This record gives sequence, structure tokens and C-alpha cells, in this order.
Amino acid sequence: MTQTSKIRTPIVCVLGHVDHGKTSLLDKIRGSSVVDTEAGAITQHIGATVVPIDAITQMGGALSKLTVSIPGLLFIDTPGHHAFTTLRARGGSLADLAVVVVDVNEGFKPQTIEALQILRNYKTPFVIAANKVDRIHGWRVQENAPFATTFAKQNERVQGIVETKLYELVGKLSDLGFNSERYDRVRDFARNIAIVPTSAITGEGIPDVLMMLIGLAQRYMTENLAMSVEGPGAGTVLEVKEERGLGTTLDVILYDGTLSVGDEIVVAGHTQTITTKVRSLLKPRPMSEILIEEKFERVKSVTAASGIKVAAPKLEGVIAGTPLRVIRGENRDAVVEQVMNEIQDIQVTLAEEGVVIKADTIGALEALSKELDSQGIGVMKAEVGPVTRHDVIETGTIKNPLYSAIIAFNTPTLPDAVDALMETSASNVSIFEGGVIYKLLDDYVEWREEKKREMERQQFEKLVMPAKVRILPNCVFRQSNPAVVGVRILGGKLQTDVNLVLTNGKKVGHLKQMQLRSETIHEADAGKEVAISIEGPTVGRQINVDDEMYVDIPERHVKVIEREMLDRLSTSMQEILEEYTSMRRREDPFWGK
Ligand SMILES: Nc1nc2c(ncn2[C@@H]2O[C@H](COP(=O)(O)OP(=O)(O)OP(=O)(O)O)[C@@H](O)[C@H]2O)c(=O)[nH]1
Repeated sequence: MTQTSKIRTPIVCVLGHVDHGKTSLLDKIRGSSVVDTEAGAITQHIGATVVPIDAITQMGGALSKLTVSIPGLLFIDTPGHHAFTTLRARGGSLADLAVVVVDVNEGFKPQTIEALQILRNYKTPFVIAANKVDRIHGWRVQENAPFATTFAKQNERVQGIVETKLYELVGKLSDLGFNSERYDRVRDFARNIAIVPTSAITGEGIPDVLMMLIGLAQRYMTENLAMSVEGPGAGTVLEVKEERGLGTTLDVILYDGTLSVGDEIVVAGHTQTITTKVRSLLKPRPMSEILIEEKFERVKSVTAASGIKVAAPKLEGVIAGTPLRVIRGENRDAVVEQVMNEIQDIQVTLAEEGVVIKADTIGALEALSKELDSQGIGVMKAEVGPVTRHDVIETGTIKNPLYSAIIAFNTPTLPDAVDALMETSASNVSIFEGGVIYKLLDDYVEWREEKKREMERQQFEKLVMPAKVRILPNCVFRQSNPAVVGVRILGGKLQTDVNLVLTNGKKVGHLKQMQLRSETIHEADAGKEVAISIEGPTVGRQINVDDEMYVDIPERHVKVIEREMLDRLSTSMQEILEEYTSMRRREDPFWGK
């Protein structure tokens, strides 16, 4: 094998929109290289699969003439953003490279865009697999062939469709600020994202995806891949799992050094570090030994990069996404401190006003907060762990009702937190739960918009609306206490329980009741003729037949209406408001401004 011991296997994550083919692509990658044992069969790790370099170069994809110095590729078995962000290491993601799968027939979807944003944030190099090319009508399958081979065998029409679809992807990527090209046309991989047409079902294009990943790793990140095989092991906890007969175990991706049975290790809980001793290291049994009852094979020692299960005492309470470090010799204090720093160093900018966010891992919390930030939504509190009663009570104290929400990513709400929602102080709190960031954000934004509309509606209902009336002749039903007269509504919307003024601004009195054909009503539109009772004036003295009156709108109501609600007023109401404010502003030009 063309391997130098100084360079470790790059770690790769597969991301993309639901159903675009992430799992199938991983399955194909795992399946396609098992065949030839001489080439070095793939090995199944815990939570990961290693595809050795010789297996890849033999597939004949693009760049196969490249002199390769990396040992292979380690694929994280769980696809998706969540695994990617959980694998937090050294301030970034543990994944060195990523494949973004996009269904070429469907194009970009919200989770594709989210994946790209996350990769941009983490500065992770990636290739795009434009998947499901075999679904193009008329496609002729060449099982497991490199793209160039299979493309040459397609007819012109199919080739044309492939080109058009790729062109659409290039356009969309450009809108998002990425330069991209079909992989065989890329000259500078540092500037252009390579798009590889693939089929996760027929295996076409897969050799090229693998070669592109190797090319990227070799050219742009060999420095990051340098490691010391003999050094103390460093890894990230992918999952915390109960295993029968073993107790709590950790599935760990080891990215540096060596981890051995008997090693003293430091791992992390919510707030504190845990020091313990490795009791056993476990790998999956090879497929050929499937009949042996034990699920795992015990090993004495592993080197990076690999996926391994660690059994040790005191692992309850360890959280996924946190580091694992081996203590060796004098480095004890430094290592404990580093682990402590990593768990405390949560990269979330907190705002004075904002929502509360919770997630199951630090990486997920950071990814969620970055997405919120990019939409201008503040975060007041960010914590790893389930939604607790305390979270609910605290959210209940948030003054701005638009932020009285808890966004919980991949983490449950505890029963007493649900009970707390019933308490009066927390009755306005909403909890959004889910495992897809963009869906959570959509739900929250939709809720916030509805709440905003509701608040506006309530505010609107409290405002005094403009109206103008004229007292009709022969319709004075009562002179005073209260005066009852017939009026015609000349414009706007007349409501009860408002004050009236004459068109010269003089006060008239309080409109108490309104009737239309002997029926009591509370509002009436322009054009209607109604009887109204007014407390205060006497007909013949303060008011007379044919007098015109406005509803007296308080100055602060005018401010709100003019600034925020003008578009919700009918044309007739707007005209009357204009007349009314001009009357007021004749005396005071700044009235209501
Ligand atoms: N014809 C064709 N079908 C594909 C291809 N890739 C995936 N599929 C099919 O598309 C469906 C979804 O594929 P998955 O691999 O489960 O997609 P995923 O992205 O892992 O989906 P989630 O895990 O649900 O997010 C399955 O029915 C696959 O068989 C492809 O290249 N060609």
C-alpha cells in the first residue's frame, strides 16, 4: 500500500436533503469495495466504514493517476447534518470532508441549502453528488462505471438533459455564493466545487466521488491530516449507548494517536470532566464471523482514524459530541483543562432579547444558533440537554411575546416542563421540537408571524378609527341628556364609545349608543344613516342640524395608525384621517407626529 504512517485517514460525512440518497450512497460505497480482498477490503468500524485507498484507485475514477499518500477514507455511517455537527473537534467539525447529495431531478431543497451553509461555516471542503442520474428517461446503465465511461455511452438527448440539470445546479450554487463546475472541468479545486453526477443505485459516478475526495484531501489538507500514530489518543464521542453486558459505552471516532485498553482517559459530562480507565475496546465482528454470538470483537489497541466502542466505568452522563483524550505521563492537568475548555467554549452569541435554545450536543447547539443568527433571530439562552421546568419558567419571564419560545433540537421535553406550561406565568410559552433545523426555524417563524398578526389585530381593535358624520334635518329625536340625532356617515367607520368634535375642532361630547332601524349596533360604515346618542351637547346650542363632526382620535392613536397600520385602513378611512389630521395640524403642525 502507498501509505505513509504520518498521514491519517480523512473523515468524511454525507449530507443532503431527505430522500435524496445519502443512505443509498453510503451503502453503495460500502458495498462496492468489499469484492476484491486483494485490494484490501473495506473494514467496518463502530459508526464508520473505512474504504482503503487501493480499493478506490482500482475503480478507475477520475484522477486515478494521482500519486496517493493517504491510506483511504473513513465514512461516518450516520448521514446528515446532525452527525456532522455532533462530531465537533478542535473548534470545528471532526469531518475533514463532506459529500453533499442532491437529487439531480429535484434540485436544491431547504436541507441542501442548510448543509451548504453549515459546511461554509465550518470551512469544510466538499463535493456535490448530483444523484439519481439513472432516473433520467432513457438512461443506459453501466453498473459501477466511472462517470466519463457511462456518459460516453448515453445518447445525445440524455447527455443534453444531464448538462442542463448540472447547469441548473451550477446556477443555484452561484446564487448561494459558490463557484462550481462538473468535476472533470474543474481546474482549481480550491476555488470551484466539483459536481459529480452519480447513481447510488447503479454505482455510476461513485468512483469519481471517491477520487475527488482523495484529491481534495491530498491537495488541500494534508497538514490537517498529519498525526502522530504513537501519541496519546484524541477523539470525539459520536454516541453514548447502553450495551448488554457492557453497561454504558461510548462510540468514539479517534482522529489522532493511539487508544489502548488500560489507558486513562478524560471525557466530558454536561459541566464537568470525567476521568476513567478503558476496560475494553470493541470493534464490529467481520461479516464472515456473523455466526459467533458476541456482537463485538475485542481489540487491545487502535490508531487513528478509526471508529471504536469504548467500555469503561463511570461513563453515564457523558454527552455526545464531546472530546475524549488519553492521559499519558505528565500531561494530565493540561488534558483535563483542554477537555474542560472544549465543553465550556460554546460558540453561541447571546442576545439580550431572544429565544431559548436547547440541543443534544454542543455542535448541534452551535449550528442551530448560527442559523437563527443568519435570520436575525436572537438567542437569549443556549444549553445542551433536555427542556426542563426551569427553562419553561425562565422563558415565561421574557417580556417580548414574540420570543417566548423554546427551540429544542433533537432533545426531549421533560414531563415536569410540560406541566409547567400549564402554569399562568408560563402559559404563553411555546416549545418547538424536532430533528431538522430548517423545519424548526420555519415552524418558529410561522408561529411568530401569526403572533405578530394577532398582536396587531388586538392593537388595531383598541384604536379609535376615523369617521365623519353630518346631522340630518328632521331627525332630532331628543334635544339633550343625551342628545339623540340621526346622522349620515360621510366617510370612515363610525364606532360607539368615542368622542366627537366639530370640523373646527370644538368638542361636542361622547357618542354612547348607535341604532340602525331600532337595533343597537356598535359600528357602521360610510354611507349608512344611523341614530346616535351623544352625552354632553344640547341640539340648538353646541350642535345643529347639518353640522359635520369627526370622531376625536387621540393623538397617540394617530401616531400608531399613521406609522404602522395605514395600509389596513380602507380608502374612505384614510381620506377622513387625512382631513382630520389636517384640521388638527392647522393649529399645531407637529400634532400626532
Ligand atoms: N433510481 C435511484 N434511486 C435512488 C438513488 N439514490 C437513492 N435512491 C432511492 O431514493 C430513496 C431515498 O434514498 P435514501 O438513500 O434513503 O435517501 P436519504 O437521503 O438517505 O434519506 P433520509 O435518510 O430519509 O434522509 C430510496 O428509495 C432509494 O432507493 C439513485 O441514485 N437512483
